[in-house]
Amino acid sequence: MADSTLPSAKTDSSLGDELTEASRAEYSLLIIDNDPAHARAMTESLERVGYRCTVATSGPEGARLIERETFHVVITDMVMNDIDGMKILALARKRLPDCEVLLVTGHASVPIAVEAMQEGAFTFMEKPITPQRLRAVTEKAVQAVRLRQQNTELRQRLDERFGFEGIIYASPEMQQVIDRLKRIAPTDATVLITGESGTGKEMIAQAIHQNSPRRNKRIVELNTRAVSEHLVESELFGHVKGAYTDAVSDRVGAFEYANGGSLFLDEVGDMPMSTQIKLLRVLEEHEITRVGDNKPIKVNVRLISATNRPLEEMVEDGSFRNDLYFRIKVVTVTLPPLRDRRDDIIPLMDHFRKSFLKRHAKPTAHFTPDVTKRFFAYQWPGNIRQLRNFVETMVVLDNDGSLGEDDLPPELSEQVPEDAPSPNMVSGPVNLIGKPLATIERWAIEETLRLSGGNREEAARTLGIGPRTLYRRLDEYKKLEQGDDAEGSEE
Ligand SMILES: Nc1ncnc2c1ncn2[C@@H]1O[C@H](COP(=O)(O)OP(=O)(O)OP(=O)(O)O)[C@@H](O)[C@H]1O
Repeated sequence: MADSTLPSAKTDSSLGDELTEASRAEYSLLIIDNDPAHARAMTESLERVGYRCTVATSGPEGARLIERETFHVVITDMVMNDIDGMKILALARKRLPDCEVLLVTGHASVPIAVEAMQEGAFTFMEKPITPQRLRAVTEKAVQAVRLRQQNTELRQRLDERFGFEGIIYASPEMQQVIDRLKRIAPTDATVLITGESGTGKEMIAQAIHQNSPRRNKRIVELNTRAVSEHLVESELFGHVKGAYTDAVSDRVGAFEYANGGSLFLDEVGDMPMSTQIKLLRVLEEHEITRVGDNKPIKVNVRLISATNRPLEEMVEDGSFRNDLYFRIKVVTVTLPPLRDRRDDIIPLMDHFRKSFLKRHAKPTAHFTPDVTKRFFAYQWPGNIRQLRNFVETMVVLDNDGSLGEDDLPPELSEQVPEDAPSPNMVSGPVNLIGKPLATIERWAIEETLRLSGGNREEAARTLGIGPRTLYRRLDEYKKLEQGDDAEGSEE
């Protein structure tokens, strides 16, 4: 049977309970058939169980309606003059990304219908169609739409919860980043996020989007490095059928798909030169042209880019366009490597420990103090991603409820302790636990001074002490250091 070929994911009985008549009225259906009697019969059959239906008796009329209105399910005849079912499918996929398309076919067009399913049609129904079958298949399509809507809502709720809250940090360096993000996110400014691999650039891009007025629209991600050079343009701007040998149909690119929302362009430094000029033009003119086409399409997209490459140097050596560089870095966010914000290490360890214990259904386990020390002292070349992976490995391997040295990955267990920064070099309150109050005070004063860019008045104000007290302390530290040097030279 034709509709027994429903794709398995979509026939899953978990798609939902039977819809009530009232809930069916929330869904809007478009029926396109150039046989008016057949269109009417299908409409009546569906309206009788509560759906809201609109009828088009030709392909062009159907196409016009898709351009203008929103439908949850489109039921279209396959063979029509001018605009056939395949074209309707392509248009619906482009204009109504949350809609399902059902194709009605005669026996002869079954092979094309199978192809249509590969292009994203929900299923096809072979004529003659009984009202029962029509309703059953439509119901499945509506349930798929409903499930997707529920998932989106759920994700949105989670995203709201995990806007900036999902970003774990305790360091003053990250506090500064977050303060900056809170000012940047609600605007429409183009943002460039820089930082080594694994520092959280993608996470920050998501947080910017989720805290922006565009949060109810998509954020579309495109990793320039992951796409082969000759496909970057098609991925960004889309293409029309025939643009390449493989371009068997029109395709929407990331810019169009992100319309109204944000586009996260990861590894922007890897973009081929020829695409850079095109991207620049899109950012200047706010319109794209699909590859193989010459019709400009208006787009309204906020661009968030990220790179771990030194763009400034690339501009100097000519491998990245200067004008594009200035366009994409209207606002920059620099994520420091983890080794430069060690105060984040312990909160991150704790966060990932809890999350992986839960994910792997393991009983509670804690890090031993030795392990914490090793984590704290490690250089983290792979940054937070590496820390996350190490914690996961340890949680998985642990069999005694204690995340100890026996669970450490080789990079950490083989770490020569001398390699580790000495506690005095490690900035951070954790390392000060158990130290005399005078040492803690010195750390606080020096750290505040560093954060205020050496401005003593500001540092004193932040610390809530008089400037003279601050000068006195700094003098004392200087004398202490000179004393240390003198002792050293006497030896
Ligand atoms: N502050 C943070 N709090 C919690 N998780 C974080 C934080 N920063 C990064 N992560 C997690 O670390 C991992 C790596 O982060 P992400 O993919 O955002 O890094 P990236 O800088 O985009 O890496 P790349 O340059 O390799 O693409 C992800 O699993 C992310 O969720």
